[in-house]
Amino acid sequence: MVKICCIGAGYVGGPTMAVIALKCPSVQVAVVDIAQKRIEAWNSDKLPIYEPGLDDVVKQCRGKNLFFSTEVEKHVAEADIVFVSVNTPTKTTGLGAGKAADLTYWESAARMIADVSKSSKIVVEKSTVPVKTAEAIEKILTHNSKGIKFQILSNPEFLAEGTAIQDLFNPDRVLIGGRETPEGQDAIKALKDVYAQWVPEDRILTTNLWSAELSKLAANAFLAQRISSVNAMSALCEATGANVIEVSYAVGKDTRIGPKFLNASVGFGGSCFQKDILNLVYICECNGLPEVAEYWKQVIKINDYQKNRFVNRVVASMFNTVAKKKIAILGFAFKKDTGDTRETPAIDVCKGLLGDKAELSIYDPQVTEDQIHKDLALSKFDWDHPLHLQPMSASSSTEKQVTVVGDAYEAAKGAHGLCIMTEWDEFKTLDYKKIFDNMQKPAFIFDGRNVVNADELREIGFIVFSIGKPLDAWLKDMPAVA
Ligand SMILES: NC(=O)c1ccc[n+]([C@@H]2O[C@H](COP(=O)([O-])OP(=O)(O)OC[C@H]3O[C@@H](n4cnc5c(N)ncnc54)[C@H](O)[C@@H]3O)[C@@H](O)[C@H]2O)c1
Ligand SMILES: O=c1ccn([C@@H]2O[C@H](COP(=O)(O)OP(=O)(O)O[C@H]3O[C@H](CO)[C@@H](O)[C@H](O)[C@H]3O)[C@@H](O)[C@H]2O)c(=O)[nH]1
Repeated sequence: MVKICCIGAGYVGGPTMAVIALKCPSVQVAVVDIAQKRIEAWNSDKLPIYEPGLDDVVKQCRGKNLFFSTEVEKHVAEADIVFVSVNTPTKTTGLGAGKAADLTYWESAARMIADVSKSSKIVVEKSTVPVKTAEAIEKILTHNSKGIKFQILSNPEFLAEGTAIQDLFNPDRVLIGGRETPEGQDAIKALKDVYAQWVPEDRILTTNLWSAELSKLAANAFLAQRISSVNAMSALCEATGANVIEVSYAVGKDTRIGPKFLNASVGFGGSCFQKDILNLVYICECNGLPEVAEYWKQVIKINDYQKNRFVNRVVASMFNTVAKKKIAILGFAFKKDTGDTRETPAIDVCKGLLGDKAELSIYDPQVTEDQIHKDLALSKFDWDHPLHLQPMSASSSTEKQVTVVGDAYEAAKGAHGLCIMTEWDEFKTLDYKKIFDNMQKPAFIFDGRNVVNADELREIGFIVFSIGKPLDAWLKDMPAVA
């Protein structure tokens, strides 16, 4: 029986391994982590992450061929294939701070693998890493290996949160990069055999190591670039009276461009896009390619601009101050169908409004009160560390300005304005008349996800701002940007 161990029981390790276990009953899968609480949650009825379909998959295999454990070394020692899916945060200090990937967790995992291994292993990079990381990992493993053979593969993960199970069941492609030696090719084949249990052969791509590592960063850069492109257009739409929904539909109809990933928004969030592009920018700079670095940096700059622009719209519309005004925040997760808040644009928007002394009442169907307070207190990039190693710096003044409530109506009660930060389906069907009746007047809605019908809301009496759509008369001639 092939034994797989995955180091890191997070958003990637958990769902990916659960699907491998489901699709490959003859493979034994152990997912290990240093975060005890996370492992306890994986072994409980309330999994540590919310992902549609995940509960079902886990229930089918847990205790049969899928195990979650804190016995990291034991399971690594027993495994034939070791996936490494640990955090790869952006460095906050030292060389490359603010851009380069921090490989501390990866390096410690590699050293531990070398330490405890008594048999040959395939080590698979599942985390997103800078190009050439495999070379560094290979050196760590071979210099510490006591004669044991390791083959390194790059097998980046392309799942998106909220659709992870669907993406894993039916991936556009599985990418496996390895050494172009006979041993490297054997390792590629061994991993390919695992995926081939359910992924059609023509969707399993094999490449050299560096192509696989770089393809992951490139794919995220291309995806994020589409969003920044449509968001840049949204600002121009607001300035000219064009409607970004119509523009992106017309643009996406071109089969060379395609319709996906062209939704204008308050900005992209999530644990990957910003981090991976910063990492790409750093790699370009290190390789003497400043123009290429500058090109990709713009994707982040437009994303920051879009979030600032949104805050400025809110403040400018409400007589240039939100001090002591209650603002309802609907949605805090970085997208719908996940409870994940990593790099959610809601954090930047809330921080911007808090900076202008607003009082926030926040509702999200999947994000806990604790998480929201923690997110608003954490410094940039500090979220991407194992839970017990995250710095805690809760600011009491922020806590006083923020309440977290159990539904949208409560959030909006007595509020001057309402900001939609996540496209949860339930926000499309709220009783906005009831919300209007309970708000201060004039009552404002700022739709950062284009989920509400602005015309209907205007009929109720709201002043409405929707990203990239023709402006309400109230908002014309007001400054849109800093
Ligand atoms: N979240 C996504 O949608 C996604 C998609 C594709 C790729 N990725 C990449 O995958 C990697 C993991 O992302 P994630 O979202 O799963 O992160 P995560 O924070 O949810 O999970 C990482 C886990 O690794 C554990 N860990 C860290 N060091 C460890 C060690 N030495 N031994 C054992 N466990 C250790 C942490 O405790 C944590 O539970 C990152 O490189 C990320 O960029 C993420
Ligand atoms: O048209 C769009 C599409 C997305 N978004 C936003 O972009 C962010 C990222 O969304 P999405 O890509 O769907 O979610 P992630 O889970 O971050 O997945 C991305 O990042 C993962 C981690 O690397 C990759 O594996 C996935 O392929 C890649 O889609 C979210 O805030 C979305 O709201 C938009 O604003 N407009």
